[in-house]
Amino acid sequence: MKEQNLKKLNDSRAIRWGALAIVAFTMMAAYYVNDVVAPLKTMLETDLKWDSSEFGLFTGAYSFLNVFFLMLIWGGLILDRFGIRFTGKLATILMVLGTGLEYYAMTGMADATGTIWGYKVSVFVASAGYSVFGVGAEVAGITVTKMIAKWFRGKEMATAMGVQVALARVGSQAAYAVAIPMARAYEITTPVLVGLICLIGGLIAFFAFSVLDKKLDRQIEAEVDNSPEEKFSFKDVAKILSNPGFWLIALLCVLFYSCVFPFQKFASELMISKYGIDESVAGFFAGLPALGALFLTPVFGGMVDKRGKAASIMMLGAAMLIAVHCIYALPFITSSWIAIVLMIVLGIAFSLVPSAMWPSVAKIFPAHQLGTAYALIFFIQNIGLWGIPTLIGIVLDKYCVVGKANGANLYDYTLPMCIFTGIAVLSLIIAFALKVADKKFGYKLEEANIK
Ligand SMILES: C[C@H](N)C(=O)N[C@@H](CCCCN)C(=O)O
Repeated sequence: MKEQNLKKLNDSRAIRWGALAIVAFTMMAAYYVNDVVAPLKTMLETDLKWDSSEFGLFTGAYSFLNVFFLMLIWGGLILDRFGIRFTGKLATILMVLGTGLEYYAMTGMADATGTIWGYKVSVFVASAGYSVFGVGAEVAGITVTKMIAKWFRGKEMATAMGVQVALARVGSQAAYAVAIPMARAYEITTPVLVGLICLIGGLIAFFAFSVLDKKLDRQIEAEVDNSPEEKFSFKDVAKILSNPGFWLIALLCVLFYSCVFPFQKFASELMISKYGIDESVAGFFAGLPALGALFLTPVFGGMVDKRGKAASIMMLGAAMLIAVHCIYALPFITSSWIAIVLMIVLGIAFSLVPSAMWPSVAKIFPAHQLGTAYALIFFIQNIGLWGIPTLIGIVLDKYCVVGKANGANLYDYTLPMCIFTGIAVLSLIIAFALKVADKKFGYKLEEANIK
């Protein structure tokens, strides 16, 4: 009784938001590293002789270990067994080691002549590093979600989640904006080196957060991570998998994110080759969705909180995605202005769907199943994040080469954009099915969170 009356660390607004700022910095560095190689696609082709299939292999490698070695599932188990501090540090160390390996492969092994399983040594080892990084980044993602639930329960939890995602977008946009200019000014791998340094800063930041978190645990005495809430359990897995809402959200998540993250990885080259946008700013425009989402995700999140309509908003976002990808697919539209406007529209869709989707998960599942549900949804999402870039890379090499300039292939992006359009159509169908299921099963997705 006495302990409950004591002011805890997270009762102070400044301290809990300060704690969030610390871990958000780690995630910002993670999103920077995740995106920083993408704008360099054409330079990788000219300088390091990576073809599109190899670029696709590298991009998809982010999710390889998560999908084929079930790393997100093990990560969820470790998180529940050993807690936020241990898992967060482990995840951040994996990100640092993975990025270190990626950097070493792109610098020290760039001239190596051998192959591993048919891939250049440098591509294979860089992909292995990026894969290790991907495990760390995804496990860090679920760890930070759980951290927010712990520090902000009964307080500004939804806002905190929105702010963390928005700050992560700063990392993405920075990566898209600086990669090409930095690589031109220094070395092609300098942007990766900067990411590695930021991640080491993120690791130090997470150690600093751990001091605060330990203090909070001492104050609340009962170890939050050992409470039955938000534990990963195989019994819950069965319950979650039998819920139709899970499959609809997971499918929408994998389809929607497959049209955004993998598309962005190829978008810099699309901007340059089809729309004639200058190389030095192409990355900035490819990163516009992240920049838009930075401002709009908290705004739309607030709207969903106050007015509801989450299922309708997800449908709207998916419909906008179809329009964007379909217009990018049209071979006769080559105006750079249209390309930029489409990126802005994509940014709006990229804000609408996540701000409605992630809080919907919390409506469909009870609190004690949330951690498990997020880990499973991330797992299914990673299948798309692995498969789609791999597929697009192969399609580009096989069917889309239309010439050569300055040692790099020129590609016609019509077919890849048709593939993205098809996936976006499927995402709209699933979003519609979710709205129907919402009425049938009473998930209350269309209702406001704040009444
Ligand atoms: C890539 C990662 N698995 C992901 O989906 N990230 C989301 C944010 C998820 C937040 C969940 N509380 C994103 O939109 O970046």
